[in-house]
Amino acid sequence: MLELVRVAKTYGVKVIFKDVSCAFAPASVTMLVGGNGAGKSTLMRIMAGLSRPSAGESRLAENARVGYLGHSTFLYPGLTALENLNFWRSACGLAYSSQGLMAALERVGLEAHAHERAGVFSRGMAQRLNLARVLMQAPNLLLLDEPGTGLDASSLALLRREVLDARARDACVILISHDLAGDAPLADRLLALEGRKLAYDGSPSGYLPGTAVVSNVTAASNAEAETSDAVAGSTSGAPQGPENNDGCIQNSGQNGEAPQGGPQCCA
Ligand SMILES: Nc1ncnc2c1ncn2[C@@H]1O[C@H](COP(=O)(O)OP(=O)(O)OP(=O)(O)O)[C@@H](O)[C@H]1O
Repeated sequence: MLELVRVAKTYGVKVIFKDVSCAFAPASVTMLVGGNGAGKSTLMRIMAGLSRPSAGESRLAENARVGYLGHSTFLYPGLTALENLNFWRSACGLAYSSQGLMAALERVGLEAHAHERAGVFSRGMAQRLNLARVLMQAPNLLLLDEPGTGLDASSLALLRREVLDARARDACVILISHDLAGDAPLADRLLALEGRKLAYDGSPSGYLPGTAVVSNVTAASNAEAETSDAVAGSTSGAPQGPENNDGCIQNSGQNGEAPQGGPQCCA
């Protein structure tokens, strides 16, 4: 579904990470962890085609429908919950009836708030609506950047159910989270970004936070990452979507190519 080949990201002379290589299969849940500033969101934006790698390639399967839930909700505060979903339905060319949109709200427990303006929603409610927006696009590559932010216990349970349901529908789910105890049990695999490299790629149960236990990652690639202070600024592959943008891409092509015309469904 998605393959990263020696992906690096630098800002000026600052190396965020380098030499990140891994492949993601359908019907899987991968948890991506690392300390604040380790580069998790940056890497996920590259996966979503919203940021260019400084080196290496991010290759999406031809049939990939990317659903990306980032830090911005991209909800319109002046529109109701239902109107927000209707806007994204229209923007993404989705065939939902008004009953279908209500069902999308019910899915995240917001049906009673369908006609309230998103601008008055609490953070957790806004995050639920954001989740509904992403899920209604039926992505088969679901990229979730700290989706539990602001969610109460029942919303977290709902979110985790959706993650497992997505895997059961053969979707590939990649989840950034700091909640190792709560989210690792969902995952088949855990990746840790530490020390500007992919320090761990293996089973969640084998991961010891902060110790950079190396599993599938080769010692050679780690050693190389450690000794480098800078990465050549060349970009591999065609230009991708805009930096610092969130969204959903229906189909982003192969071999790191840009989605046609940028993200087709921005959110
Ligand atoms: N546009 C940018 N220009 C310069 N530096 C940036 C830019 N975007 C991100 N960074 C830097 O890249 C590093 C990684 O940021 P990123 O948001 O990916 O980290 P993170 O692992 O997701 O952190 P957190 O757990 O705090 O969310 C940080 O040091 C950040 O300051």
